[in-house]
Amino acid sequence: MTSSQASPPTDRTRTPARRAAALDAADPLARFRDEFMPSDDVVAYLDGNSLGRPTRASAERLARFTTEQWASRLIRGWDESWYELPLAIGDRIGQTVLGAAPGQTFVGDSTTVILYKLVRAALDARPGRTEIVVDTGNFPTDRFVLQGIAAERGATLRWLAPGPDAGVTPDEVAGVVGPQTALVVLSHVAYRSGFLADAGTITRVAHDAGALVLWDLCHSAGAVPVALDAWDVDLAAGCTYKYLNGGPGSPAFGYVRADLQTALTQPIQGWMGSDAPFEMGPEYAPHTGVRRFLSGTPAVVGMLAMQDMLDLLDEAGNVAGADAVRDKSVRLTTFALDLVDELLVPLGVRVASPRDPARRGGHVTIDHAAFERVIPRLWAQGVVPDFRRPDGLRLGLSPLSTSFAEVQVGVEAIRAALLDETASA
Ligand SMILES: Cc1ncc(COP(=O)(O)O)c(C=O)c1O
Ligand SMILES: Nc1ccccc1C(=O)C[C@H](N)C(=O)O
Repeated sequence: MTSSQASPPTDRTRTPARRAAALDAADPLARFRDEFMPSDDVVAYLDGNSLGRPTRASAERLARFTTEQWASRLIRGWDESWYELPLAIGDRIGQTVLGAAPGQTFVGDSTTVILYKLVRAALDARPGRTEIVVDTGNFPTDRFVLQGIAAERGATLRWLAPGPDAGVTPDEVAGVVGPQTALVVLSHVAYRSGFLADAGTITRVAHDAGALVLWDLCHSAGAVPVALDAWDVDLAAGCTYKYLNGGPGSPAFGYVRADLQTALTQPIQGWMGSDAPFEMGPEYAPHTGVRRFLSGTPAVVGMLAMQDMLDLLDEAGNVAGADAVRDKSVRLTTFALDLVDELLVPLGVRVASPRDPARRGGHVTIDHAAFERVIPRLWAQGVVPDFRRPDGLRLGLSPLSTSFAEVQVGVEAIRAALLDETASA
């Protein structure tokens, strides 16, 4: 979708509710909303990028798993399918949302732990290079993991400050990488601003300097197009509980480009990543494939639900076209910004996300000093965005489950709460 298609002139002669209804009526993905479990008291769920809603299929799959798999197969389940699950689902994630050929993606620990393992491995694979490039706007866990590794390994962090769009550009990366750079670690979609980085170009810039690159895809996977193989990305990690609807604490995925795998040694060498776990041998030998990035027993129950969202994403692509999910995402964020401009900017709200849809991921952040006081009021009435310090409300719009009506109800509720709050202040 081009930016001109994404931003038709707003027709403010119709009420926001009528505009939302028209957008929902024209939405080729509208029917997918029925595939998710309803919530009794929520009228506008705007936090799909912290925790996606459960699919109906997952509710059934989880119940079925207990009786048909766990209770009946017991330990035999490992031989029959569970052992392969981290790589089988990894391949599905790779194929459906990452643009990754099989054999490069695994489901493992939390994003935090996968980041640790991959960053350590990357640093050791670039001996003599001691700098890691990261931006100050990156998610806390990325910054904290890197700070820990820098202290542990005597590496230096080269901090980039996000530019005017609250994100990092290829030129800014080009300005800091050099023969000292081991690794560049950035988020593809920035957790606060929603800035969508030019991952292909930045990867090339890092490679031109001889550095490796690791993309945090937490806010991308399932919402924006990702093409890891085509971009020649080295390493990536991302959450599955956001736009992949894996449920609270579902394990993260990691990606390691095929030709790099045997050159990398990950630091948490456990039996499940070893060459022959059930040999119970005296010494660790890493598996030759992407399995080497696993450590301990995989969280099988945690991996169940994401499969249903991957099914829905595949189906959405089949029925509405490969670009349908991104198109809906852009229409949702564009509509949200139109309403923010109309209803909230006059109250002093500032837009903290990129205006250009080509540089924007699946969420929109708006700032106002009163938002910290407004958020409990919104949650109590079933309008659920989230709050990000110091003064941001983040609207996370999940393409298959969020309606335009939810966006409209949400923005109008924010306006009412803000008017109330500022009147009583
Ligand atoms: C960009 C980013 N990285 C990492 C994480 C979290 O990682 P973990 O699942 O390990 O808490 C989040 C959100 O929680 C995130 O937004
Ligand atoms: N994992 C969580 C647990 C509790 C509350 C929020 C989260 C989030 O995922 C926050 C999200 N990563 C963010 O971009 O702010």
